[in-house]
Amino acid sequence: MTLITDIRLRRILDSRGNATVEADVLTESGGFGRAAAPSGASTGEFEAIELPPNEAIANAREHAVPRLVGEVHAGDQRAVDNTLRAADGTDDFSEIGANSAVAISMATAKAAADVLGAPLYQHLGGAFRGDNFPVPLGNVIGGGEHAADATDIQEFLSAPVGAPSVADAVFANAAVHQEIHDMLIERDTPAGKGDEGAWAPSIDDAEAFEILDEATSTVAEEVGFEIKFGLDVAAAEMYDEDEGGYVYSDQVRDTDEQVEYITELVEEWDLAYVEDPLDENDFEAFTDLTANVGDQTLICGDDLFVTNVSRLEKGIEMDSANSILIKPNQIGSLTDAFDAIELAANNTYDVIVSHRSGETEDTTIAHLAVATDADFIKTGAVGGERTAKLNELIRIADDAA
Ligand SMILES: O=C(O)[C@@H](CO)OP(=O)(O)O
Ligand SMILES: [Mg+2]
Repeated sequence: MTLITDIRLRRILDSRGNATVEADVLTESGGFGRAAAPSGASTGEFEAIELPPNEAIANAREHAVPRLVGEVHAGDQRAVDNTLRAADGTDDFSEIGANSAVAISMATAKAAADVLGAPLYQHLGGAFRGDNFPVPLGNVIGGGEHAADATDIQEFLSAPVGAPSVADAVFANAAVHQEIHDMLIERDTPAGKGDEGAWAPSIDDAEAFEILDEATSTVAEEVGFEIKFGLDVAAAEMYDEDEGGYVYSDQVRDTDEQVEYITELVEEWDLAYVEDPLDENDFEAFTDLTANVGDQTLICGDDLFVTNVSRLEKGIEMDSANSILIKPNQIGSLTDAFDAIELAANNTYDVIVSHRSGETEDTTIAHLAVATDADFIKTGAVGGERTAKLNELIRIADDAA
């Protein structure tokens, strides 16, 4: 029924105006699925390889499409993804491109769901899916690789941990985003937006903490539930061995100082979440930080783990973190992403499903987060390519109720 009969690949635009790969998958009984690959700016050194879209499309047409069409059933996701791996023949999808691979993988899942007449989250999660919904982390102030002349820390994230529903949480993050806009105007600090729609004012990190603290408190009072906040430090982008450590606008912190600094920030601001506080090669320093504050906050590996089961195994063994960011395009297929989620959940790691800074209207990650009972989803606060996922989450919650 779900035998794949056609796969079409094309270049479409992403939110930064770059080309990315979109896949259409058709099945024998008329199932149809469409998905597009996102793209990172602060990419981890150990991520699967994104090829220039033209190349990724040509190579996938040559190597992967003939092995899938008429051969594999869309309903058997593991077989589809294993076929993609076999067609590629490398460890990091550098032959057909992780962008082609993930687009085909996600489009296939959607085609299978279409055949079943089920929403994607139901197809992926099955009958025994939990009934939790992820808390959205909303990027509201940002800099780093996502905006020039703004904060050193890449993302300041609103975390509405007390929200009674997904919709309340989504609207709370948007309200924090608006509140920050008003505060910046009051302070005479005009700001454009970074790649993910977060305000990118020319302020230092200390001021961003103050603003976010005030904005989340103001909105929390209005909505009547707790809103904490967190960070994606994206520290691998700051780390420069030749400079002696983590390069901030006003100083360089060596590794011990960085561990101490983040420990202080967690305590001072009662942070709910800290992603990539240290370099992607430094599992040991992650372990030190997790020992300091892992009982008070989430220490999350993004560039550290790159959604990769082997890297996660190492982190679990070393107690390097207590949560993992899941980005399907970092590893190249839904099966790999599911395996990483399962390993994390079995080891009491929290799971955060995430967008990339370059996105499309694709909503697969909203379904993936619900299907896998993820604790959080990080997919921005505003902007069409972000609200596509947030609005889909609201619809899923409505549908599942
Ligand atoms: O670092 C991150 O977590 C992501 C998404 O916020 O950014 P990018 O897609 O640029 O890697
Ligand atoms: Mg990150």
